[in-house]
Amino acid sequence: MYKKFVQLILNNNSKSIDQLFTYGVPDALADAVEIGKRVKVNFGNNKHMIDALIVSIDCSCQIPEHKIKTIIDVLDDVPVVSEEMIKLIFWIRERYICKYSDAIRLLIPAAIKYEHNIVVKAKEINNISLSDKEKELYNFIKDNPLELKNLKKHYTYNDIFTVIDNLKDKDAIEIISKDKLKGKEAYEKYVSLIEDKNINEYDINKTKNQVNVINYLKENKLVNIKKLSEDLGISPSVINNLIKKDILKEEYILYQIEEKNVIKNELKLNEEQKNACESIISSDNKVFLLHGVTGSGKTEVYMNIIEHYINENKQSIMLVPEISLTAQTIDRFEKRFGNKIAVFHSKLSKKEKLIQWTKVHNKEVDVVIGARSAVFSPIKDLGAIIIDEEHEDSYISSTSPKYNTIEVAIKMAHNLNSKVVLGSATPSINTYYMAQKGQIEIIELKNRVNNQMPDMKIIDMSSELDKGNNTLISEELYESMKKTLFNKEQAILFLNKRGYSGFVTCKKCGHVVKCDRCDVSMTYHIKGNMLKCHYCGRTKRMMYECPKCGSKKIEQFSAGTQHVERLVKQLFPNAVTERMDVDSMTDRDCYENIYRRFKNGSIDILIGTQMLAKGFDFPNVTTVGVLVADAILNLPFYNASEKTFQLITQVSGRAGRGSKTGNVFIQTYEPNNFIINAAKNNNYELFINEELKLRKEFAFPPFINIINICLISKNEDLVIKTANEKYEEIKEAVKDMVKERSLLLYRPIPHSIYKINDEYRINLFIKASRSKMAELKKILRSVYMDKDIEYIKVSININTDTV
Ligand SMILES: Nc1ncnc2c1ncn2[C@@H]1O[C@H](COP(=O)(O)OP(=O)(O)OP(=O)(O)O)[C@@H](O)[C@H]1O
Ligand SMILES: [Zn+2]
Ligand SMILES: [Zn+2]
Repeated sequence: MYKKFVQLILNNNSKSIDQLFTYGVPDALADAVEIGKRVKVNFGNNKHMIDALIVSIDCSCQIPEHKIKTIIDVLDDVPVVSEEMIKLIFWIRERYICKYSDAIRLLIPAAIKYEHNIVVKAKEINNISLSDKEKELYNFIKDNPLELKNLKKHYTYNDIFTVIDNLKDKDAIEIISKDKLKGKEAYEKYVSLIEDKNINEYDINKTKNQVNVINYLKENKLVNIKKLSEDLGISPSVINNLIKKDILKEEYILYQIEEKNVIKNELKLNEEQKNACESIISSDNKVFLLHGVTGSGKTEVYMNIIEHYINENKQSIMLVPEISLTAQTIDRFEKRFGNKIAVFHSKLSKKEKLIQWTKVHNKEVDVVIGARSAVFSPIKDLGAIIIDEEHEDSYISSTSPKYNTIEVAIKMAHNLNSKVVLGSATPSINTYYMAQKGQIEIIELKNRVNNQMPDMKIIDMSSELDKGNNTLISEELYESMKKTLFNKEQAILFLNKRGYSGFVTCKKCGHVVKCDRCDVSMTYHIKGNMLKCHYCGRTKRMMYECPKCGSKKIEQFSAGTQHVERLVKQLFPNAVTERMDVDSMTDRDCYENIYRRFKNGSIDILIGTQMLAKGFDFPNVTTVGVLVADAILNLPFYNASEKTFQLITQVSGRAGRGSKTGNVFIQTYEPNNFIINAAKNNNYELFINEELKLRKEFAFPPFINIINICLISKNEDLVIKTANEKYEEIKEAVKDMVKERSLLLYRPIPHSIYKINDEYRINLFIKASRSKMAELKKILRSVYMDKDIEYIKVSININTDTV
């Protein structure tokens, strides 16, 4: 009879066990079980040890008791996942159509997973009769006390477990289970003298080294064992011997990161900043959009809010796009919060990640700074989650489960009764739409801290062409750069690399070929020499004459940063020019290096891609050039206008942040383009309302959901065949929704990069009205969980703002 039952999520990736399991709790463990702790259980053939997470505890159970297995051990002293975060696991599994184990992986770092080592040892046997097989195995074990997993390699009978069981029943062997709780790496061993002992009286023959250790510890009390052996030049065995003799005691202390010597500083907030902080803190609402123009001092607002919650003894999470997680952000936070911060980014080693995780879990820090995954930090008393540059795509996970950090943060705010602040100069359409509907409170910072916005100018590149300048740098931009360099100031040139090939444009009138049905630019495909729409799959023949002006100068657009770099070096041979793009930035250090050198003035001109637009604060930048604004505008995505507006505004926002006025030049073949003009005039509202109208008209988010099912496999024929089968299957399942026009299912089309890493990708797009999502998700889950296609990876991307 069990008095307690636990429901468990087993730590295993297999689709077939993606469900909750009920286990019985033996009385001996009844006090130890707690929601959020991990336990060890047998699974399957009873020999398979697996760890599992307790998600609920009950006093009764529907299942007949004899069918219930017992938990073997409780692995954690304290819960590793809080009850609230367990709720989040369930939510993520539903929301993003994934397995429990996928959701858990987000919350528990790999480094604190358990390892089970089961060692089988032979006992002395007298007069026990063993079968031949048993004898063979016994003799084998006797010579080789082995971990079970190795034993399996050496001893290949299928019934090895039965034989082991028999041997155990006959008391011929013992099974020792050694659990290795990974996670100890976050701690370092320290030693101190056991105080209540008079060491001099100790009756041992102390070696000279031992005496040295004792004297050292008399002076220094508690010392890191590594430091001790280094300082005294002795081997750790000397210390270990003293521990064994009960003269020293050991202690594990969380790995310390040295505190940097920082001068704490705090700026006096201006009126707007102060009001913003007060509104956010005092409001009853939970979710806020801090819409503040570039250079309006949003970071100070964030830090003040965090400070407020520190005073309430709460921790906060500060999220930034991965790429801006550089010295700049960390420096600023260190100056304010000293070493009470934890930092997470993708370049941390497993051990470093674990140290940071443990620090947060033990509540040793006040602030967690990190890229999107830091939203899952093990915080108990959450004050606020702040998401800076909330419009950035990097807040949507690129790997499965493809969670949207903003949605997760909002969910957490509701579960944990905390706040979410989404900050941006160019809020995403989804966020803004939610704000319009009253789900998010808007707080505005309308002015820059220095009270001057940069001077923005649109340059018509086709008239440059008429003037005989067919380079990528207009005369006016050139003149401005010259002046900037003369004044010992700095310039930034921006080029959108991603958009430099694919779309087809007329060099004379700027016309771009678009899909009639989707209003997105079509992409050139060499195969078949045709243009293709990435949404509906519609194709057109490649054209050689502009359908608008008849010019024959219609061609694939192309220009790269390297090309621009060469040009700039020709034009300004004496200036120090550097390039910052995905190709030149092979690692974080590279990026950091350029950042530092630009900051301290050793670089005059910086050329780069969107990397440059991420919240950089360089006060000495006075000229900014957006070389080909159209390139972004014509990306084959439905949100190309949004991205264009954001990028132009963000890049421009790098100019004139200090005491000097900034000059921004937006070069384009479409000088009258609405979006480019709205960006130039800093008119976010005008842009967004216009864009919302179009999204509604062409049925794009936030008005509907776009679901993308991507099927991935190394086997091309198989992935095509499966995609077609799934298409037919879904088509049948949604036929009523299609009939009532609340859903559109598109034929499978190849991913825009069809083959990555030898894997072929096929997309299935669905557009669905929001009211159908619940129903549709059931269908999607059955596609995802289909075991027949387990050999094909399926990733499902839901593009929505629904919370
Ligand atoms: N109250 C203040 N007094 C003086 N300087 C301030 C104040 N608030 C912010 N600043 C300074 O103004 C500059 C711009 O601030 P910050 O980088 O926070 O702007 P931002 O709103 O995040 O801009 P962006 O959206 O472009 O990243 C920084 O150098 C910051 O130190
Ligand atoms: Zn034309
Ligand atoms: Zn189309």
